[in-house]
Amino acid sequence: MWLPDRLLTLRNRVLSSPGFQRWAVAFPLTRWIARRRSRQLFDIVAGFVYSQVLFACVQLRLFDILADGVQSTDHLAGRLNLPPEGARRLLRAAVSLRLAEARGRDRFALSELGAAIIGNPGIVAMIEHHAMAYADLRDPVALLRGEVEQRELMKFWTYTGSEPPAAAAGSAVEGYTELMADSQRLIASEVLDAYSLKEHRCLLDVAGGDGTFLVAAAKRWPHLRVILFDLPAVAERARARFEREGLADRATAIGGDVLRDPLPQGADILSLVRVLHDHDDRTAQSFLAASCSALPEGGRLLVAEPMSGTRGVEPVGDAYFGFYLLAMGKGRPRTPAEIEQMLRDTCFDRVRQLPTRQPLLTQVMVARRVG
Ligand SMILES: CC(C)=CCC/C(C)=C/CC/C(C)=C/C=C/C(C)=C/C=C/C=C(C)/C=C/C=C(C)/C=C/C=C(C)/C=C/CC(C)(C)O
Ligand SMILES: C[S@@+](CC[C@H](N)C(=O)[O-])C[C@H]1O[C@@H](n2cnc3c(N)ncnc32)[C@H](O)[C@@H]1O
Repeated sequence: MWLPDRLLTLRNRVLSSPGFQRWAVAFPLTRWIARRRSRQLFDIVAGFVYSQVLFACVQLRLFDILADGVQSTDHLAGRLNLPPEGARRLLRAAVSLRLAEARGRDRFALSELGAAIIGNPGIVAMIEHHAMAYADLRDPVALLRGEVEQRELMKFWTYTGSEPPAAAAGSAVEGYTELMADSQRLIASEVLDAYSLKEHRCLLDVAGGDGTFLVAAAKRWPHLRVILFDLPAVAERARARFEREGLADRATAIGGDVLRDPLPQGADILSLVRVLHDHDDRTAQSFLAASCSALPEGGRLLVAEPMSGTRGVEPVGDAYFGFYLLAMGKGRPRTPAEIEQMLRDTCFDRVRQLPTRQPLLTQVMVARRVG
């Protein structure tokens, strides 16, 4: 065996010995490491319970209620429609997770995390949506073996099925389109801060949902023309959105299937926001080939989505989206290097990754269409 591998095996043998673990907790110089590791492990073990505490807070609208000011348990119990003991149990759990703040005996206030949740309706929508993900992740091994056929997330993301997605009715796309619009608000500013559209004339957002990203782009760059392409029922919603926003003179929405219909021409930059990771490699490659045919030589492609292996937020791409997409039945998070290879294999060069302010929310890559 290679020396570093032998050392690793040796380290793990020592660390897994109960005798060493007892010693490390007792010895003052290693105690803090042992405590940190136990806490890390416990948080993973208990993660589901923590999430359910948060779910209860959201269902009961605790954060909105606490936004009215510091309140006693009895008062909160009435507003939450819980018996006082239930309210106290929830509030103490919320305080321990920093979702609420204790203000003296039996009085509670909004915490920093609670305030962040209030400021981002997209987070609340995701927490509520997670009920489906939990149902699907009940048996993760069966999912990994491909043995679970009926899944909530497959029903929700109607375009992942075997039917041609362009036939979807408005009611079939409403749920996911609203969820995407709510969470897109957080992402749009990240992408627009990472890449300036000042030098571009026209942005085509492929699979752009209800247009939330393009509305943000058009508002930030008043010279910019924007075109959205998505399934007909989704594009219909985007068209109505552009009209409501007073953008109909420079924003167009076109319905179709990227895999069957030609994309509109005329844009000098094309964006794929939270699109490639939804698809297996062959389909993702077809999305890229379609993007090539819509861009002129020198046009730019912007890819924005959570990516695998992002430093500091590794579990977001690899654990969360890895398993979410597994349950959804299609796609996978890819590393920037894998995406770069796919771009080079299609028609793009000068591939760059751009830093984002909140890597947890999205990564951004830009590339140039070669001749
Ligand atoms: C001045 C004072 C008082 C303090 C100073 C300290 C300070 C600077 C505090 C910071 C306060 C602050 C501004 C906090 C901000 C917090 C924010 C912005 C938090 C954001 C959190 C975002 C979260 C938790 C996002 C979660 C997103 C999820 C779960 C997304 C899921 C997406 C899915 C499932 C997408 C599916 C699409 C598909 C199918 C994969 O294509
Ligand atoms: C995860 S959502 C992302 C929406 C938006 N870009 C955002 O980030 O909020 C994926 C989008 O791809 C669209 N889509 C899926 N398959 C498609 C296809 N074959 N042709 C056109 N759009 C498609 C869906 O309708 C949906 O709006």
